[in-house]
Amino acid sequence: MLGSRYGTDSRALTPKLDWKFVQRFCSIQRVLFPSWINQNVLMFGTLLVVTLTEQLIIYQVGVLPSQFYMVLADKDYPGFKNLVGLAMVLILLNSTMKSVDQYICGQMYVSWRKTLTESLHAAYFQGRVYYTLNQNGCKDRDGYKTLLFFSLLSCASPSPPCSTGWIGPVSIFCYFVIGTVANKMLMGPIVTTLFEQEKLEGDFRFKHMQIRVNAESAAFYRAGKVEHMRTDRRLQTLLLTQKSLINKELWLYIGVNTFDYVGGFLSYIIIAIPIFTGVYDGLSPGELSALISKNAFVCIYLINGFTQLIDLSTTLSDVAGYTHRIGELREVMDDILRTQCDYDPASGESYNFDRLNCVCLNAASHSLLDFDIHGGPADTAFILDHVSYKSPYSDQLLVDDLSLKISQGTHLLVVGNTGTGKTSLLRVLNRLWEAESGFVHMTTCFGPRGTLFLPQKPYMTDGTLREQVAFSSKISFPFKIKLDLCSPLQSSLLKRTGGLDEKVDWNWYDVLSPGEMQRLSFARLFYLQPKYAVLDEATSALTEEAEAQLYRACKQLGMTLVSLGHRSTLEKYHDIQLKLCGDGRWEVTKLKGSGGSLILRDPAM
Ligand SMILES: Nc1ncnc2c1ncn2[C@@H]1O[C@H](COP(=O)(O)OP(=O)(O)OP(=O)(O)O)[C@@H](O)[C@H]1O
Repeated sequence: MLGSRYGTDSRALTPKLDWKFVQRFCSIQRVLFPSWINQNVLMFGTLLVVTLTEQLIIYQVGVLPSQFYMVLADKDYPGFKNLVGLAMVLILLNSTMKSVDQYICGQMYVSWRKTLTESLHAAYFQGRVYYTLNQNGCKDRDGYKTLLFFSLLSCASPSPPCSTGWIGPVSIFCYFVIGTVANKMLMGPIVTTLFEQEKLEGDFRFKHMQIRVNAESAAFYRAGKVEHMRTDRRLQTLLLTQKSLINKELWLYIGVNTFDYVGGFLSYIIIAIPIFTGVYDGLSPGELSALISKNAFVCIYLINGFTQLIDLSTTLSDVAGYTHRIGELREVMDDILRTQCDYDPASGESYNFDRLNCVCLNAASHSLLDFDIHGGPADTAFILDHVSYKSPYSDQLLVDDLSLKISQGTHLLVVGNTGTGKTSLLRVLNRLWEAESGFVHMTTCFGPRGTLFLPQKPYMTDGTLREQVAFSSKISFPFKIKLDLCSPLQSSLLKRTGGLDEKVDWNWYDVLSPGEMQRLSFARLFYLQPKYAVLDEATSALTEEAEAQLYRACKQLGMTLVSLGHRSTLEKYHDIQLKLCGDGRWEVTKLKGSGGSLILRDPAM
């Protein structure tokens, strides 16, 4: 599902059955039960009523044998007939209640899964959480299903009257306390290992996904052997942890099973006390048999209730592991969201491609980075004021003290050697990375009719060809498709898909060549028609002829271009060149024949 390097966060190092668990558990409950009148609450309430009724019926069924002893000992034929009728009705009711109980549990599982997953998705896809989280390394997690330990409900059973006086209930209670302490001790190490196992399970699945996504590149390298070895290595680590978990669980199972069986045996000891002390000396053998049967049932029933609580310890250790995983994921996502500056905490919104009108959101106040989307000059997209930035894992500045303004009509080309920070500049402009210092003002909105970024690696979503181009579920612009600007693409793609709106079941990354993906990205650009187009090596897989055609089309549509690239042919489409020279140095030059001006301050001039 979702994930991150958050697993290495100090807060996750020792997941235990502690206060943090209670807090995380409660926060998950708040998601599952957001209000008093809610489908989940209704289902839970119904389940509670059904379970309590079931317990009452079970009690009635349980005392039937003692009544049979009585009528059989007394040779009471009418009483026997009535009892058989009653037994049939009770058994029917009991099986109906049990089935309804299981049915509601199934429904609740689906409903809880939906609620919890949707809430995690909502946080994951808000702002750029999915980017930041994945930048930190991705691991899969699920496990909410074990959260549904409905058996807890059966502990809410009513306590039936016991004929052994106070000795019975008190000894059963003491037994329960001893069992709880012992199981708590056995459960501790399991929670930590289960947590670890979940993380490794995610890593393992991620490895499979990675190979699936990069199957062709891997095949070119004949990487089967290497990947086989690495995948097996991950499997070994996972299996080792699983083995260790099973070993630790062995002691818990021994504890739980011993407790169960001693519990059954304890009931006879409790009944033996009043019998041997002569309390029931005056009873006939028939009455004594009925009483023993009834007392045995009541004791076993009570012990069973407490035993179920103890048995829950195995489930509880699972719940604790999963609760910590889910709770931690939610906390990390909340943290990321809080620090992201285009997220408006008041409205809980960030940019949405489905809102095709240009809506600029006010940036949340951000203490570290003065990154602001505001109404600056109408003809300006970005203002960089003494901006310095570096990559997250290095102390070396990529660009130092850069000041410039990106204005309408002045096309900017960013060049520089590999790794000098060209794409990183776009990351800073797009607020994927934070600048070390300085101010970055984005004076237009992000998206159609504002600024649109075409990343180095084309982004394909799933869906029809029209959805690929429009990049939105609502096609509200008149879809006079601009694919004809990419005509070679248009004919071949339309032939392959069978039409703009034909559903395709392939992965677009697998069936399009890099050049086709770049053309499709341009088709998207022409459809969305932003005022500013930021192109990161967007034509690197195309011929110079195709590049010229696409750049001309962009200019015809009135777009101001910010391009990154290594090709010298790009120069003629731009007015100003920003060259990143490495070690933080940069220089700005006017390109031949251009009249553009965008420099605020250039130390090199
Ligand atoms: N996600 C990332 N996390 C950490 N460091 C990164 C990340 N992406 C890039 N870097 C590092 O930042 C530096 C600048 O990378 P950037 O992608 O900006 O280079 P570039 O100039 O665009 O190179 P190219 O011409 O190859 O595209 C490089 O040293 C790179 O290793």
